[in-house]
Amino acid sequence: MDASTASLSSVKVNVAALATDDPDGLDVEAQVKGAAHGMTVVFKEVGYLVKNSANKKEQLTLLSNVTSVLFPAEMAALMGPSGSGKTTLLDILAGRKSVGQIKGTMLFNGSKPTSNFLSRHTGYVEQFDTLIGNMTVREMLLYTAEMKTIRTMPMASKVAKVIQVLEQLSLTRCQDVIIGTPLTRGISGGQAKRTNIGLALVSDPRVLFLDEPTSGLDSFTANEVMKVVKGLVQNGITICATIHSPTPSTFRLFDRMMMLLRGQMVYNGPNGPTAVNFFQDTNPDVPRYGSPGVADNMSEWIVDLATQADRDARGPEFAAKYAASSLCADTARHVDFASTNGVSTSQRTIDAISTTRGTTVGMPWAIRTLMKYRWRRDFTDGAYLGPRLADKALMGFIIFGLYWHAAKNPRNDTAENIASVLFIATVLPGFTAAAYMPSIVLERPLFLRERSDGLYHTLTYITAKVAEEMVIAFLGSLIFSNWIWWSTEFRGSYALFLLVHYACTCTGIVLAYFIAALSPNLDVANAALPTYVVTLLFFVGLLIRGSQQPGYWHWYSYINFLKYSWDAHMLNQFKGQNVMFSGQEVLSYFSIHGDKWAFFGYQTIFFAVFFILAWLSMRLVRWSSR
Ligand SMILES: Nc1ncnc2c1ncn2[C@@H]1O[C@H](COP(=O)(O)OP(=O)(O)OP(=O)(O)O)[C@@H](O)[C@H]1O
Repeated sequence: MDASTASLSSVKVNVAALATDDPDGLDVEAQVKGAAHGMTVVFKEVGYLVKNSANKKEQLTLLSNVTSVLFPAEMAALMGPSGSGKTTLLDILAGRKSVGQIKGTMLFNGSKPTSNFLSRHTGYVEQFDTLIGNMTVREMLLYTAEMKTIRTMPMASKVAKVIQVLEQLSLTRCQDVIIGTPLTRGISGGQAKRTNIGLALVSDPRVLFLDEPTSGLDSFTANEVMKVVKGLVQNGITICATIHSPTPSTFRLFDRMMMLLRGQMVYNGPNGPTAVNFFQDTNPDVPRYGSPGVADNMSEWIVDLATQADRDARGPEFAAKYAASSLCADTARHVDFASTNGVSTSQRTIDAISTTRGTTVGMPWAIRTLMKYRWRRDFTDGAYLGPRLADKALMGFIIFGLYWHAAKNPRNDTAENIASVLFIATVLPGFTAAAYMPSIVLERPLFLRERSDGLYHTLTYITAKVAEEMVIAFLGSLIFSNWIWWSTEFRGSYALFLLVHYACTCTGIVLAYFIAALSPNLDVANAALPTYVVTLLFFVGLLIRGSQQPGYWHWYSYINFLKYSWDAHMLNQFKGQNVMFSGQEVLSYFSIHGDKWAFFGYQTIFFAVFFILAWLSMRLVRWSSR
């Protein structure tokens, strides 16, 4: 039996196996192992239209009438020249398209997939690695395993799964090496690629999509990696991988091949000789396989043929020939069968399809896992701590030198200095909030990938991140408040001083997150935050007193969180001290009235409002137009 016949028969076996699945829920898993874990994925007449990013008035058709079926226990190759629409199709099947118009039908075991189902039960290895630079390979896999496997699974089983994946992907040697960033050397590009694949493997998906899993790998490693992936079909998993130029041995691992040319299907059928014969029979003009001067292995010959056909703009011609072929008719029959009869109706599948949760673990467990893996690394990372603490130390040092004992005996001639240092203490958290924005903007690809992978919801992510920042901010506030409180010898309540400064810093954090979430990139965020904070400075009450501000600007003071902070500090300092300034009692001069603790309370409202705005922005504003 040659490779093509073997592949064809494997398709038939799968179809037959699917047909035996008992509609009444009888457990036939032992007989149809493949169908029990994997799923039949049907896509029928799929089209995709999108606005041309270079000219928004133009509508591009990137896919048209793409029809096929992926079977459990089978690894299908999605091939085609660069730009033929492979990633686009994979994105559509995995529910990752956020723009454009999708046409046609997609069915997973006969049902339309929800985004919750796709997040939880399918794996997607993206073309570009999105890993956490300051984690080791092992930590990255364990972190994902804890997020993507059920919470009640014993930790020992999760660790065992990670060890197995590390071994399978030959990552054991570098398991304790930091992943690294473009600026900090860590694991190699090939190891990063394999780690990325490992993330999908530890979650045990029922359908696995891989986009160019071998790009950037040497041919030996590429083959090893694809052998590992192929090994998963023994568990019945359904696999589809885009692959650009496979080596002959990698090519042989695939059970079936789909070929796209300019967004149209030009071949769907067995891998190997059947494909070569099909292209030669339907296109007598192409160089014959095996003739002198042409590629001497099938994969290269097919890739060369497709690339040349693409260059000669023969996509529609090839698509028409395929549409008229018996292979296309076979595909149509398989698609019809798999859409109706040949689907698993086991309870497990019904539960998976109808899941109402997009994540495997709940919010508390996800936050705990984020804390466990990410906090530990961040809290020992100088690059993380530096920008968050250094500014407080520097400002504390300058205030220490400039305002030594300034508030010891508040007098008429020192009142201005005290008001000024309180003003600096107030506005500092507004400006230093810039330090919190890079982690949101630069981490966006990771966040989007992990959210699409069903690791967490946006609220979980932002809650864990804000909580992490708040821990460091408390440390910073404690250092800063202590330093300047005792060196200037402020009056009033130390607790209030600390709490107001801390609340103001925390509001700065969520404000920074909000602006970062609204900004397409770091440049915009870095320009927007200080601009906004400067507008607030005018309305704190020091640069221009409230009583002297034009009436039509008063509203802005009410929504200025820095004003409440300064007012609370001023009340804490001067209430009952009877210090005069320019002939008036200081607080009256600056029109500050009310209860200092109430102003602290208003601060916390601003924190809540900016937190909600940041959460909604991260949830709703789509900066990735894929
Ligand atoms: N919004 C868009 N505007 C214009 N062209 C787009 C847009 N989105 C995708 N394309 C184009 O659609 C085509 C298909 O892209 P896709 O990434 O699916 O190709 P591919 O086959 O995966 O290529 P590669 O092998 O190089 O990754 C490409 O030519 C791409 O430039």
